[in-house]
Amino acid sequence: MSILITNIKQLIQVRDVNTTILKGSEMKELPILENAYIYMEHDTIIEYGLMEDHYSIDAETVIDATGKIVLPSWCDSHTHIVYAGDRTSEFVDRINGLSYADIANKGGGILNSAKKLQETSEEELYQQSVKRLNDLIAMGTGAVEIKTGYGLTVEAELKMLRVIKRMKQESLAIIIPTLLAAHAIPEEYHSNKQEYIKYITDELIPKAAELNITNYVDVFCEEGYFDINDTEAILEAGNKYNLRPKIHVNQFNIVGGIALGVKHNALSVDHLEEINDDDIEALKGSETISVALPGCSYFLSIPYTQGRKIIDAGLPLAIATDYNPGSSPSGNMNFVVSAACVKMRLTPEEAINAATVNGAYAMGISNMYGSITRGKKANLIITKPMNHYSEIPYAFAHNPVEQVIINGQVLVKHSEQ
Ligand SMILES: N=CN[C@@H](CCC(=O)O)C(=O)O
Ligand SMILES: [Zn+2]
Repeated sequence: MSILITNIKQLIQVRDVNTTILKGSEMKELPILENAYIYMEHDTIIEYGLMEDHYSIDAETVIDATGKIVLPSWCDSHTHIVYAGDRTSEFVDRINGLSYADIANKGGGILNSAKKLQETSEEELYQQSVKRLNDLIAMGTGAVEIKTGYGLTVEAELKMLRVIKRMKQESLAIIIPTLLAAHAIPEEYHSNKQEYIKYITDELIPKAAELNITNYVDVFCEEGYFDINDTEAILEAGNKYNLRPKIHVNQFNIVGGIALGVKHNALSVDHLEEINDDDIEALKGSETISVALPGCSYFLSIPYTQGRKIIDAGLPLAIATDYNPGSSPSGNMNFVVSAACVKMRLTPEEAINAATVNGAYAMGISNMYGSITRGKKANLIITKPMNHYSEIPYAFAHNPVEQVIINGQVLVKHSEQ
């Protein structure tokens, strides 16, 4: 199978030298070719260049992209798309004045989702989750991290892992599973949290590792959930099975999760709606990337991560959807790119870098995904006609995606509007 796309108005994120992370001021640069072509064979990018240098290539499929932009598909490095049902009633509770914490304290929130998931069959959970996956692929996402964490029991967590494995086997999108081993404390352990930590470290993590589906472990390190000591015990247990941390930190409170993540060589520290200078210092010189989740800030009306401050400190930044039923029920990376510009003061170039190369880095796959580079995977978005890539974040809440190519296969063609 070979595909040639011709007459591309702007081919975005073209990097002849494979780039796996962009830090600080490097994020300002977004290399583009104007009036370009790209040629792919099977699942691989083979060649690209200017139309004026275009030589005759015999491809099975030729797509004329006159007036359109082509870019790498989005790399969404933080989602919870395997869940059962929804939490629309809590959404209305929040509109009526309850906070996220109020809802959690009365047994809602993550515990509500866990109850629903435990009661849902594996087949039904798969069907609900794969629909969300297909929706986000249609919006331009080609690589996605999916966390467990709504099980809260070994049985239900393993069910989630099996669902993620099936999605990974059956979808063309690349899926990176993460064991969110510690997401909330079940009611029956409220008076004995240590026993639950032991259950996680001694039973859940070993049994999950046995399935050999994931390379990452996550903890919700936050007041009222898992403190620094709990988090460290869980990361150490994960480390015994070579599970690298990708952790939820600094969503509502600063409790030292960033320094802890760096100490344990976390691939990413995610959320960071709250951040101080010590956190920034801790990140410097590390291999840990910060992941901002502007959809969560929007939906919960909490502060946006200070992406500007993180980038200006010379650090790398990724952005992701956090797609989940409680704090961000949207998997639209186009919106996330726009919110990063409007609310976090990233330039369009920085936001697109954060959602492609750096998103791929935050999943450990940036050697093969996230840029237009010879030899990398053929995962692309072809936009609707537009004059400049800045229209992607500018026309917020519009769908800029016309067609998606994943692993060398053309998946979606939206009718032109
Ligand atoms: N903060 C922890 N976990 C999710 C929300 C979970 C939920 O509310 O269901 C998040 O990343 O925002
Ligand atoms: Zn999350």
